[in-house]
This record gives sequence, C-alpha cells and structure tokens, in this order.
Amino acid sequence: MTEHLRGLYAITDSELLGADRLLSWVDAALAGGARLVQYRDKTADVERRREEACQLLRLCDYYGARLIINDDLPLAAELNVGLHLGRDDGSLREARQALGDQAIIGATCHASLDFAEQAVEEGASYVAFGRFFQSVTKPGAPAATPVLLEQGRRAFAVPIVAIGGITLHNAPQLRIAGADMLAVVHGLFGANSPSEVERRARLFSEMYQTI
Ligand SMILES: Cc1ncc(COP(=O)(O)OP(=O)(O)O)c(N)n1
Ligand SMILES: Cc1nc(C(=O)O)sc1CCOP(=O)(O)O
Ligand SMILES: [Mg+2]
Repeated sequence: MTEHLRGLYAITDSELLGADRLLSWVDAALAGGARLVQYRDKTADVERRREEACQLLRLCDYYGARLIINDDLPLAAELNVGLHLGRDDGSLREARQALGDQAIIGATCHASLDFAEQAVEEGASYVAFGRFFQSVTKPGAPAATPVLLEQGRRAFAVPIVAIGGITLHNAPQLRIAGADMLAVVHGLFGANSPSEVERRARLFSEMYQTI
C-alpha cells in the first residue's frame, strides 16, 4: 500500500470537471504519474457518482494507481477502494472496521498535530494538512504553514499529505519540508487540455524522483 502514498495525489472537483472532462482529465493525470486519485463529487446524484467512480476505478487499475472516495463510506465499501474523511464526515474507526486493514483511509487534520495524533490512533493511513496556499477550490479552508510538515514528519510514522493551493511553482517548498504527497485540484486540473494536465502531473511527479 505505502508505495502509492508518495508523489502526486490528484483530486477531482465536480465543479471544475464536468462529466465531459472527468475521465480524460484524470486519464492524463495518471499518464503523468499520479499515484492516488480522489473522487470528490459534492452532488447528490448517487447513480452518476457510482458510475463515475466505477469508471475511475478502471482507469486507476490500468495505471496501477489507487482510487480514494471522498466523504462516502458506503460507496468506498461497495467498490472496495480507499476513503478520505474530513472532521465532520464520520468515524475513522468505523471506516477502518468497514473497509479492512488494507484500505487506504485518509484524514483531514487542517493545521493541527493533535487532530493528526487522534487520526493515527483511530486508524488513518495518512494525515492531510492544509491549506498551505490560497485555494481556488476551497478558499475558506483554515491555513497551515510548511513547518507543520516538518513537525508531522517527526511525530508520525504514517505518510503526510499536503493540500491547498498547490501549484508547480510553490510545490517544491512543501516537498522539501516533508510532504510525502502533494494533493492538488486546481493546480493540476485547472487546465485547458489533457496534454496540459499530463505535463503538470509529470512535473509534480518528477519532484519525487529528483529531490
Ligand atoms: C487529501 C485531502 N485532504 C483534505 C481534504 C479535505 O477534506 P474535508 O475537510 O472533508 O473537505 P471536503 O474535501 O470534503 O470538501 C481532502 N478532501 N483530501
Ligand atoms: C478539498 C480541500 N481541502 C483542503 C484543506 O485544507 O483541508 S484545501 C482543499 C482544496 C484543494 O484544492 P486546490 O488544490 O484547488 O486548492
Ligand atoms: Mg469531507
């Protein structure tokens, strides 16, 4: 499992990527080296969500990457994939029990080492800190600073994910501060073509081969 928890973590956004773009933009991110894909769809259309998640799972399988579902434990359990939970998205312990030992389960920790400690205790596979920069996708997310990544590295054995406003320009400082994964929405998918998404994904991924 841990070999997937290093490098680029591509997160979809239902407002940014309509149904016409979702698969080809994610395909490009995977072709560029993304190791995890999070399906983050905030709509209530259960059937479409299930269908899109199945299609994304097939793509992830093809590229040897792993799929994570945002917020929705029943869907993650149905597809036997990973799950990301925020502070108000339900119990990590229950999710771990439902999905089993091998599932990748991530937890939002904002800028709090205490939240991270609790998440690790409750069975999180990785802890996510952020937002590190101004985010187009989630402008109201609480702010964090890169020193938190250094502290998190020292305190926890699980991989550390950085999120929030990450671009090719500002990512290296997070990589250097200790982020195992860079979780990116707009800085990856806010592009006009799949070839541009693939180019960005390749450059994010190369940060984990060269530093
Ligand atoms: C990798 C990663 N980190 C943080 C989040 C944010 O989760 P949450 O606070 O539950 O907010 P929503 O994404 O549900 O709007 C995430 N999704 N992924
Ligand atoms: C979904 C999410 N969670 C965050 C947090 O800080 O917990 S920031 C964020 C948005 C990430 O999108 P972008 O890469 O476009 O900023
Ligand atoms: Mg959530």
